Amino acid sequence: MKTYLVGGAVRDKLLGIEPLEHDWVVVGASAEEMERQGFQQVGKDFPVFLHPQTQEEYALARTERKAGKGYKGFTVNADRSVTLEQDLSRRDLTINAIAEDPDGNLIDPFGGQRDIRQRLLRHVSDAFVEDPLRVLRIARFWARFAHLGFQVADETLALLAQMVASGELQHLTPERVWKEWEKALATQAPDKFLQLLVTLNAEKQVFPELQITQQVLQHQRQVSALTKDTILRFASLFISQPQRFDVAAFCRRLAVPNRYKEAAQLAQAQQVLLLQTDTISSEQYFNLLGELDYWRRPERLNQWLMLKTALQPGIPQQRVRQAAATAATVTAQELLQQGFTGKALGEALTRRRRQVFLEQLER
Ligand SMILES: Nc1ccn([C@@H]2O[C@H](COP(=O)(O)OP(=O)(O)OP(=O)(O)O)[C@@H](O)[C@H]2O)c(=O)n1
Ligand SMILES: [Mg+2]
Repeated sequence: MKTYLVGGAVRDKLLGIEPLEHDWVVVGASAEEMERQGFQQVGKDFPVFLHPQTQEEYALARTERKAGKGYKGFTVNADRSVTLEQDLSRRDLTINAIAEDPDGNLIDPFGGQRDIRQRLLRHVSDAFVEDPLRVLRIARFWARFAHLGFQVADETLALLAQMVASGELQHLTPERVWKEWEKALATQAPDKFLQLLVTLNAEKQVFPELQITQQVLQHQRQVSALTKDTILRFASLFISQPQRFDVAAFCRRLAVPNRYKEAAQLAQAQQVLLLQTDTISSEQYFNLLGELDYWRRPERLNQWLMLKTALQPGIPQQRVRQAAATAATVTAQELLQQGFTGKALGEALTRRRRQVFLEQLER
């Protein structure tokens, strides 16, 4: 039995990047042998194990063939005769198909090192087309490595277009689509992920409701330049969707988590003010606090200010935050003690807060 480091860790080391995780491939072993050594099987459909100490993933070398439609439609062979090269040949990109043995020797049958030097995302073999998720993966890798000069190889681009044309992307589960998208949002250039999908016409199959215009891509770039927060990066895509666009339905369909959905709804609901190029008045800022439900959900002001600053640097972020925080110190409690009740209490609270807010902001 022999163990090799594979995939992203080898690639990242060659790129001079600290690897995020280590994936290993094991040649010449059986599932029983792995379990006897204390490894725990995690994959139901794939022979993947967790190391008893490091918890890193160890996969038996395997071959895969597509047998039917969808994610489950694979037949996997992981018997001990499967070679390292066979395992590497079923992988997506040449730069992801390099193995490193325990002595540090690289096994690179598909020219992964050459493609790292040439900055090319190139598929390993024609079997690439068997997994439609790879269209999203390649878009994500481009978003991740474009700043290092990487491009998608022409022949790979042609293959991706063919995969899109087959209509297979419609069979991807929402969970898998969202997982790739969320990872793409954490890359250097999330706009590149969307841009490649649009170039390939793939977005029509994975999220047809979303309009990905030049303005949307611009907002994605501006917000991504300001923050690594994937929630705000996601939200930025909704600043210029049409008002009739149903954010909640969209997020439900794609199984997007609530914290993303709520930020996206905020962006859409606030599009007039976010896109306003005139200076925002103190009154407008105060009304904004009510619209954001700031008094109960103060973090939403930060989200708004980040989005706005990305689109229009130089707004008085700090002063608005300070003034809002001071206004929030006015409580219903003290007004109750002054004798306000019922409707009058609510009105007095708003009046007092408004007064304090405007004073603070205009000081
Ligand atoms: N649809 C897929 C998923 C994975 N792989 C292979 O499995 C490896 C590990 O997958 P994953 O951890 O998803 O990607 P990494 O390349 O390791 O990137 P990351 O740094 O994001 O983990 C990849 O390098 C690639 O060789 C593949 O060929 N096709
Ligand atoms: Mg990995």
